[in-house]
Amino acid sequence: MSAREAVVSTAVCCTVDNLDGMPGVTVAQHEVAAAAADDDVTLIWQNLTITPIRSKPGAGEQHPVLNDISGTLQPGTLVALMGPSGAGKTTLMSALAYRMSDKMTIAGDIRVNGCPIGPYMYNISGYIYQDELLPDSITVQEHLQLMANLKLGKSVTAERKRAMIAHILSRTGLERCANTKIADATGIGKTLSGGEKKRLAFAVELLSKPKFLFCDEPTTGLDSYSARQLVEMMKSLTRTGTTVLCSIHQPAEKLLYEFDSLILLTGGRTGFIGAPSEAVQFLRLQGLECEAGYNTADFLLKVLSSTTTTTRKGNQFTTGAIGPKTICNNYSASEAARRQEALISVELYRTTVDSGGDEAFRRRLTESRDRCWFYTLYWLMYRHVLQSHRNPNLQYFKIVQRIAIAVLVGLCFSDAIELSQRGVQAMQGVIFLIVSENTFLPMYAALSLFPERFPLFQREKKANLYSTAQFYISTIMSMTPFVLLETCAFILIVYFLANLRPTLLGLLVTVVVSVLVMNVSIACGCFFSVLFPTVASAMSYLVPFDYILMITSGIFIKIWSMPTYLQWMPFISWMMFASEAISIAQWDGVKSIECSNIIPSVCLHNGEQVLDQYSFSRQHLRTDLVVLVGQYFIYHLMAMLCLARRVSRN
Ligand SMILES: Nc1ncnc2c1ncn2[C@@H]1O[C@H](COP(=O)(O)OP(=O)(O)OP(=O)(O)O)[C@@H](O)[C@H]1O
Repeated sequence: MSAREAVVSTAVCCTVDNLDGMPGVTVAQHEVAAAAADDDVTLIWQNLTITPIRSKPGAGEQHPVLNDISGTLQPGTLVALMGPSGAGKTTLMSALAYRMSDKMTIAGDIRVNGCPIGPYMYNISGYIYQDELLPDSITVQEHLQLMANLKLGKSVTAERKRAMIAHILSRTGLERCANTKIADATGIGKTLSGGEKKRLAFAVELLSKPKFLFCDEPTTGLDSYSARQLVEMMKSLTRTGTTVLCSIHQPAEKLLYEFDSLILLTGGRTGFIGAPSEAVQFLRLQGLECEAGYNTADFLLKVLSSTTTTTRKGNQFTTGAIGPKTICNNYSASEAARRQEALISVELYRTTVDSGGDEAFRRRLTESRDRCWFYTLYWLMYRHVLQSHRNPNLQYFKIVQRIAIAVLVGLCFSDAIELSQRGVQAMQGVIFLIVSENTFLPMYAALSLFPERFPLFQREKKANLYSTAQFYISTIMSMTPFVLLETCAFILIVYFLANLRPTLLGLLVTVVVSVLVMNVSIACGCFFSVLFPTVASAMSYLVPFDYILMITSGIFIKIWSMPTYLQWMPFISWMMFASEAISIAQWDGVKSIECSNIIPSVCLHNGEQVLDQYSFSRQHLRTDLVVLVGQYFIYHLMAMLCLARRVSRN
């Protein structure tokens, strides 16, 4: 007998002996043995009360969603969580999995092998949500590869990961669809069925060999055959030591008996915890009999849901005697409840007598996986790039659109750019178009970037797969090559068609500034998209902001002529700095501009006078570039902080 087993058996004896007023409480030998095995983990919850936080300070009193409930999950068991809609199943499951919403307050104790639960639950548990979110446009095999890399990090070799994936694919029956796309944004081509998606979600959780797997209604929407397959997969998982807690609504009769244990919830209280046959027996003792031919699961749900119930005493039927409240009260006084209390006492006792072992266990649980920051970043970028590559239509459309605009602008200005007074106006016009084309389109396009990806990000962040910074930076970096290509194509076409200044420096500065403008605009669009809850609200605030950008572009008004209290505006805008930099590139060093037919006093004779006319100065070029780079980082930083705040509040 190992030291730990000894502690547990002593604890059981002591606990059972000391349970005053609980005669006859017996803890099954297999439960003791299971609790004692070294790698096994037992989860307990005691006097757990979960209450929603008031939405507004003046709002009325909030009723608890879960009210003073206790129970245990024994290692390697398949447990069904059942109860009517709104009973608190999801709430209990997310609390036990340490994935509770911040909008709830939690009182009571939840422990794994005596340790209060904490972020280590992400390392030892998996969670399958009711509404599974999976990335589109990538195949099953690619998704599993990506999740293996995110979950297991570099500590497991690529070869080992491949072998694991092959094994999991065959175990979950997904081999046939390994190369099928999960979903397709274009709606064309073969994608996974609902059942296959649920199996994929299950397969992903198998990668990290969790000690606990929490499945929120995984069989909902599946036909009885697929539901059975899924439950059988869960059952086989328990044989490897994983404890599976699965909320389920209406399992078929046979399927119900596949579960080792049932947790019945109603109105936030426990209706019963024990084997399915014990649950039926418990209700029978209260005169609640499942009619012949009636599905037991339906019967259980019916008695837990109804306010009045028909009970049977011999051949006599009476209505209204037993309701869910009475069932919960009877359960509290039952032997089944005492057995749970005894198992909880065992766990708590173990913590007090085996604090050294507990400490070692705690250390083992909290050990973080060997995940390199850049390795995670790389795989996230890989997924973004893969998704964009698989959705080329939108990208091609954007490129074609940009080229069309570039050709139009270039051709319109092709004869107008010259060293004359007419040319000055045309040049400043084309500069304004270059800057605004690289500002407004990308800024508005970026508005949908994060809202589209937010739900999946939130899930994966909650599962501790990566950080907000990794998600944000990978999203931006995966777009960067495409953004560079698009901007360079645009600017080169305009530059040569419109015959802008034929010097290498002029071209270089114009290209660099355009790329910076495009990136700052995207950064600003990202900031607005994460600052406001919806794309529509972000857009409504962005429109007035556009006016700040245009007014401060330096073309329409001299900044110094604006009221002093508005002279901060150019610093949140980038159009003036960009226009000034490109104007310097085009006009600096131009010695002579033709003045025919113009009154000499209003004629601009050289490049310096043109720059003066717009209050630009050749000395500002470096400052302009630095400000643009600064704005790029500031907008991205603010967007990242807003995103982190938003994800922590959800
Ligand atoms: N954030 C919240 N704020 C307030 N009430 C909440 C919140 N989340 C859940 N609830 C309430 O708690 C109760 C239990 O919700 P929960 O989702 O746990 O039920 P459930 O048993 O899983 O239901 P279903 O079977 O329909 O999924 C419901 O009445 C729900 O409205």
